[in-house]
Amino acid sequence: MKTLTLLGSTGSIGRQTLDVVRHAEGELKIHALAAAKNVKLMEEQARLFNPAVVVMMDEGAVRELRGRLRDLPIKVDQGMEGIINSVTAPQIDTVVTALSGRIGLEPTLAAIEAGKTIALANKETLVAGGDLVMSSAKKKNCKILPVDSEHSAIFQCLEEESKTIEKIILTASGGPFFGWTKEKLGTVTLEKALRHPNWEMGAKITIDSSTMMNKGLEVIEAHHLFNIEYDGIEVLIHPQSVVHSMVEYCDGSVLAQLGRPDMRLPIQYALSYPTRWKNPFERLNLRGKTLTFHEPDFEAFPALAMAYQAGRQGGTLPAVMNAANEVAVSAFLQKKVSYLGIHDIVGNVCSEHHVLDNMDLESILDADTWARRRAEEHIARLEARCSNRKDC
Ligand SMILES: NC(=O)C1=CN([C@@H]2O[C@H](COP(=O)(O)OP(=O)(O)OC[C@H]3O[C@@H](n4cnc5c(N)ncnc54)[C@H](OP(=O)(O)O)[C@@H]3O)[C@@H](O)[C@H]2O)C=CC1
Ligand SMILES: CC(=O)[C@@H](O)[C@H](O)COP(=O)(O)O
Ligand SMILES: [Mn+2]
Repeated sequence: MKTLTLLGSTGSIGRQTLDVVRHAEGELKIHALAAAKNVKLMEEQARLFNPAVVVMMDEGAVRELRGRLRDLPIKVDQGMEGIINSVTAPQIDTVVTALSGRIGLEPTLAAIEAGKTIALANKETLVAGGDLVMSSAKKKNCKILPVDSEHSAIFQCLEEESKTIEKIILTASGGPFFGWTKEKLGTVTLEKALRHPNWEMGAKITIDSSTMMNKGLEVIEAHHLFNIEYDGIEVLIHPQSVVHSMVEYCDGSVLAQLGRPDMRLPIQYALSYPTRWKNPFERLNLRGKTLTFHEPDFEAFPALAMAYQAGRQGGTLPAVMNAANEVAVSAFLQKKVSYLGIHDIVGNVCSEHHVLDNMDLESILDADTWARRRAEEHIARLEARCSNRKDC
């Protein structure tokens, strides 16, 4: 039996991970659950899965949850210290990282330091600190098993001899605005952008999918996970999200992994690896299905090109791009900036940054803090300009 700490249990990946645990019949046990502030759902999860520890980032949430769980022998911890304790606990072997955003970096590094296996959903961690995370994992001989559907697909298509890989083909749904021109993208509303055609996900990743920044982050994630140069990572639009990604070998043979758009499959594989478990989840039925593939439009969706450039340049630039994007997407979700404003903010912050090659944790966090502040300044400027006009 594997014992888990699940970071981000109240989110989309977190809830689906708990569904996998429920179906895994004695294979998986929960030691700790962590989230930010969703006390109501955390109470339900604690009562169902009986963890030893639950952690809430928010101070008020901790107080409320302690009250709600006072009839149970469950420890309620708080903040980053609580999260770090939950991922380094001697009882656990695996940490599922399903927090949203760069906040996942420090717990992932702490878990690696403590020798835990990482089932990694939280792609922003690898975008911000990929070199550091991968070199720490190598030193500690820790496994980082991908949960992201494309990376799980690639992982499942890998053969022993990785030197014979010629390229990775990352598929992308294209999001709700596939085929739209730059002009038409100017009319996007929050409600439209939150409607992903194939996947039900948290708000931040749903917006990233619509701008194609999600695919950009995934290109950087793939570079680190599979140690492949950017020239060997290709993005292909596949609006049906059935082929989750492909690997092309030096003899021209292409291996692909297919499945329904259901994150429980890659989550379960990261937890069952190196074996596979049966489950009752609905199966893929290809009868009558048409699968299509298209070139991405780098002009209408400049986030993808920006991520390739940030990944290629490396150093602190990917961390800066990621941080600016987190702030800009959050502002869009609060209707403070327009859809196209997201790209302007991220682009401006990236071009103002003096890239450092020093990739220790302190440099990454400093760059992240700087980028968040600059992004906030750009948002304030856009808001001020907008408040003086009627057409914003
Ligand atoms: N959803 C999906 O299908 C996929 C997601 N991913 C990646 O997985 C990660 C999670 O995505 P998703 O599940 O969609 O996101 P959600 O927004 O649905 O969930 C995020 C989770 O993280 C918690 N959280 C957020 N901020 C903090 C914080 N500062 N401290 C502690 N906990 C925090 C939230 O708690 P609370 O609810 O209390 O706010 C929630 O439990 C992302 O990195 C995403 O890119 C990758 C592939 C697919
Ligand atoms: C489910 C998953 O892995 C998401 O990252 C998904 O890939 C998002 O869809 P896009 O291909 O539209 O970015
Ligand atoms: Mn993905």
